[in-house]
Amino acid sequence: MTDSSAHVRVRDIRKTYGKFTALDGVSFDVARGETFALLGPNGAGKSTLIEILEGYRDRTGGDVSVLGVDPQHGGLEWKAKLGIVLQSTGESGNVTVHEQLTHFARFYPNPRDVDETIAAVGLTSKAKTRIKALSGGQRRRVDVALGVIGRPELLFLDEPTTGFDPEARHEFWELIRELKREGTTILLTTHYLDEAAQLGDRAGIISAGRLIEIGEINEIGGPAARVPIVRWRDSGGLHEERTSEPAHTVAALFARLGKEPDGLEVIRPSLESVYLGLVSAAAASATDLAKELA
Ligand SMILES: Nc1ncnc2c1ncn2[C@@H]1O[C@H](COP(=O)(O)OP(=O)(O)OP(=O)(O)O)[C@@H](O)[C@H]1O
Repeated sequence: MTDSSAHVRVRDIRKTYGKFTALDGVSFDVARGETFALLGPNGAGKSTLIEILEGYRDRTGGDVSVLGVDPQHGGLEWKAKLGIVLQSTGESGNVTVHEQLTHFARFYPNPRDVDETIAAVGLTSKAKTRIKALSGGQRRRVDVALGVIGRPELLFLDEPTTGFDPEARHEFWELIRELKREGTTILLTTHYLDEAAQLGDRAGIISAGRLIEIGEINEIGGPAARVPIVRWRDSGGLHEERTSEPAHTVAALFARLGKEPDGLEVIRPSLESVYLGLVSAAAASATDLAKELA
């Protein structure tokens, strides 16, 4: 995509720490209003990339534009349009949840209502509790509330639901869907592939500092990685057939057996299984290359 109105535009970005290359020529765009999931194994370079986009880290090379501004030169007005939920939090304050959000809301020209924001992250019953007395997952919800209180045009979420219980994760997804409906552009990193599949329009996969795949969530990896499996059981044991026409396979089984096969399932590969295939293929080809060069 080469959309000139893209909210995030990254071209051939490089970042080295001494001799170590953390980002090795990554390029992609995130369109206005899009939710883009950045995926990749531990140490792949996701946080480095996000922190460069947020203006917290300088890049070694390449071009970056975030809301039309180079993050290395972003001023206060630019920062007020960003919402940031960092991977690790320092929030352990002596103030209450309500006080903290009221304090931060004052920094923004058009903040969200504090009580509504507290409700949206499921903390109404803890609004008057000091942050240091909250559980880890509840503190994470405060981080998310602080990230969205300023009604950001672009929201960065770096592993936002780590430590959330399943119910809180589902509530959080609803909040993000609401922000999407309001037109917020979202850049999300997560190790929960179901979260990426639930929320993302597109995903990019980073491995060892390179973008190895990018595409629509439902298409990433290409058709070959997404062929469904029909699984059933009979007296001979468990059977599986990979087929792009699962309905035909099921109909043929039904005709042959005269009844629905036992344990019948049609399994469509999840984003997680497609992701694992792509990441292990990238790691294998990097190992082959290293052997050739040795
Ligand atoms: N300040 C630093 N100095 C040296 N190396 C660093 C520094 N920050 C990050 N790195 C290295 O750069 C690589 C990418 O790190 P980064 O935190 O961006 O990965 P990540 O994809 O966010 O990983 P995770 O999923 O574990 O959060 C890692 O190998 C890391 O050790």
